[in-house]
Amino acid sequence: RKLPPGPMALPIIGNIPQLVYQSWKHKGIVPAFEFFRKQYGNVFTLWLGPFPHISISDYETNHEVFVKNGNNYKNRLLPPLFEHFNAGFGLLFANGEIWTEMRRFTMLTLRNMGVGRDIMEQRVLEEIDARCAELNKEEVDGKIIVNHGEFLDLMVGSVINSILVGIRFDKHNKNDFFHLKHLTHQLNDVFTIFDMMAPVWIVKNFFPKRYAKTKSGMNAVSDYIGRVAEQRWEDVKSGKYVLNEENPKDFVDAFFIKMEKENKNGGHPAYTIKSLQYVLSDLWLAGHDTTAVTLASGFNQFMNHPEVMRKAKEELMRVTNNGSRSLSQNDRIETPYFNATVAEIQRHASVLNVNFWKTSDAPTTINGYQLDSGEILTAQLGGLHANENIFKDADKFNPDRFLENEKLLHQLIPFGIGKRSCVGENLARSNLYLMFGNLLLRYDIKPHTKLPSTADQLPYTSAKIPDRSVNLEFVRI
Ligand code: HEM
Repeated sequence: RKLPPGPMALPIIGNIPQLVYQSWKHKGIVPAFEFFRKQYGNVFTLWLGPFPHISISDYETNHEVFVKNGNNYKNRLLPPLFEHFNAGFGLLFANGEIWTEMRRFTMLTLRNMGVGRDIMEQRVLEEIDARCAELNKEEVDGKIIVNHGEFLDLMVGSVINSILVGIRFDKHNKNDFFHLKHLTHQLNDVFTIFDMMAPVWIVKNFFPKRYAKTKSGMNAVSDYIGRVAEQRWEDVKSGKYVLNEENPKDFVDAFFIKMEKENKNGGHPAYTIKSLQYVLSDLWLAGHDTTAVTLASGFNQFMNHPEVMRKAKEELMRVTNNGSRSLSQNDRIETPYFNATVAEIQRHASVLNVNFWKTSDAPTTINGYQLDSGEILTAQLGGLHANENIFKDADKFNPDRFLENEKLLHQLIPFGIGKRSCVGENLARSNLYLMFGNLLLRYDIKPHTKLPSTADQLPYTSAKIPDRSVNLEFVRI
């Protein structure tokens, strides 16, 4: 009775039957959350099995809890299977000292890449140029048929790989990327609420295929990218590769520079090759699909809302003198409609159907409810972005909502909020602005044969999957 309200829970299984029923009835887990929110308010409790989980679906309460009292909520409830594979390392599925140190280091390193000569923007623009040059070679009868899912996947993967280990994917190593993608996509199939909660021994003994898929997906990136890092470390030690302290060329360089400094002072458990492999893998896994899914959803929205695409394009053309130069992040201030469009794409795509859960470190009061330490709660982003009280006609794709009410932009939190918010937010924002914008500037785009759907293809999993089955037609401008 001390907990925020929610549906009546049954012993052991809690509210799982109601959640399954409402997800089935409303065609997805996010509309089911919205159903519970309407019944019980912005802060409600669902018992997922024998444990109460508190979802917060409005901005003010999330800010109060995760920002003002953020120190009490920095621990993620670690899904046992993922904790098992990551062994206390990395960013996504770790807590404690190693996570704190790695988060601080990662945020600083990515921030440094975005200031001064802005390596981040440079790499994204170079990637767009190279990818478009490749695409243009496929032109037949004045148009290029593009599988946008695959095209965007590769472009985003290449940028992340180049920021992390300085290697982009070109025609020589493209297959490495598709192999990686195949393995990591297996994780999507097993990334359900069940996998987030089930004990390791149950998955290992009763669902061995699921266990094996998760393992190979988790190991794929750390093996691939870890090999590059290991080789570079060997080269650093043998003097074949010289680190430039003033100007690290990528994330791995920055890590080695810090590791050498720490080693001189006796070493630090966060700065080892093993730790680096897990961090690289987490950055890759957390950064790739989220960005590629948002881009694919965005193009699906453009196809279904050509008037929005036209208005955005007109604005971009005006700012870049009819596309005579590339769009840069410095143009943001001059592109209010396009900014609102990207915001609406992110709201609609809201890439996590169920956000990661946190545990509280100390007793707290939320909306008058006194909670013990150890309670499980989250900023339920999917629910928040579909909250009808904040975003009227939330189902509709309508960029104008952000121009009509500027305050709405603050209530949009696709990157989460507080101590566990996204560390790749700046990189993701650069990718979205520059990729959407520069592709619109270079091509007229329309659907090939039929319209892609804008609905989530698997609404019952924890992460969103957009329709990537329909090809698009690109015509050079
Ligand atoms: C459109 C793209 C992206 C979206 C929507 C997104 C969203 C999120 C969200 C919602 C979280 C969890 C917040 C929470 O637990 O409350 C998160 C965490 C994280 N994201 Fe992103 N992300 C994106 C891109 C990226 C990129 C490009 C990277 C890295 C290169 C990245 C790396 C991470 C990592 C490592 C975490 C875990 C942070 C921690 O636990 O300390 N993300 N992201």
